[in-house]
Amino acid sequence: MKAIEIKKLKKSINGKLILKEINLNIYEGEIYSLLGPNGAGKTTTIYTLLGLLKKDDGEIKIFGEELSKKHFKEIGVMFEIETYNLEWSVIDNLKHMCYLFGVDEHRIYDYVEILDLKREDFRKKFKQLSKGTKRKISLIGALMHDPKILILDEPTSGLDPEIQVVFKKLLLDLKKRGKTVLFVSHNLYEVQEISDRIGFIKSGETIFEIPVSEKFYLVEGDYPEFQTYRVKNSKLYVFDEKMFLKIKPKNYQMIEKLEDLYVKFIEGRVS
Ligand SMILES: Nc1ncnc2c1ncn2[C@@H]1O[C@H](COP(=O)(O)OP(=O)(O)OP(=O)(O)O)[C@@H](O)[C@H]1O
Repeated sequence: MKAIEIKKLKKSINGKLILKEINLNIYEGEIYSLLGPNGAGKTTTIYTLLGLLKKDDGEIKIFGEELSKKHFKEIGVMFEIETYNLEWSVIDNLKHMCYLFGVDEHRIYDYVEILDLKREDFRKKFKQLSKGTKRKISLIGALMHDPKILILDEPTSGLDPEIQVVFKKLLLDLKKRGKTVLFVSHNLYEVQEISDRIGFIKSGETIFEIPVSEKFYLVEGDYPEFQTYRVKNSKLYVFDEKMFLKIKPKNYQMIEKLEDLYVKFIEGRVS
């Protein structure tokens, strides 16, 4: 079942078309990474998906149903910007979240160990925490109500690798428990090893959605029997975890690694 489905989503802000056509299919229980260069529209997609921005057109479905207030408790979000009160203590911020979501306060400490946090951090003012600890607390806030879907917008951007490792471990743990994770990033290398699939957007358009696979091979000819993925103006053929990209009729491009495909689109060598 699809946990999140976005079809032909359009959004303009101040007369500027930001999302031209976003299509995303995120299946229950997978870690899906939404990638794209700076300004591609990733955050705008997330805000619109959550109903924080009103869509102009298109469909947004959560577990097969039109997005509504009832989904509030099914989704946990960690925004790119800190949304906590800087002057309040960490514990007061998290208690406030417990109140909003109607959850027991003991849940605040569920992830202390896996996130390698210290109890004394909870008594500090939010503004006194290091950037990495702030991110960890924000993640606790997103998880306390035990949501089915976790959305993370650039959660570890600018942090040291140790925190990235801690976050990855936690995400894999959540996946084991059947949770769905939507991880927004502009860095393929950060997400590649934990993602089941990636979606790539650029200039407000979905370019492709593909499973993460190590090997890409060039194969001549047309192969309608293979599984195909729509890649803008082209097709990606997949057979037995091997992938190759058809650029034009009778013109196939050798793609050895997912990185190569990604870089081609980032650099505009394929459009
Ligand atoms: N409120 C706004 N008013 C005008 N333009 C906006 C507004 N919000 C976003 N934009 C523009 O929309 C485009 C997409 O922005 P968005 O933040 O969604 O991209 P992004 O892919 O998340 O980028 P990044 O990786 O840098 O966070 C950018 O060109 C941005 O300048």
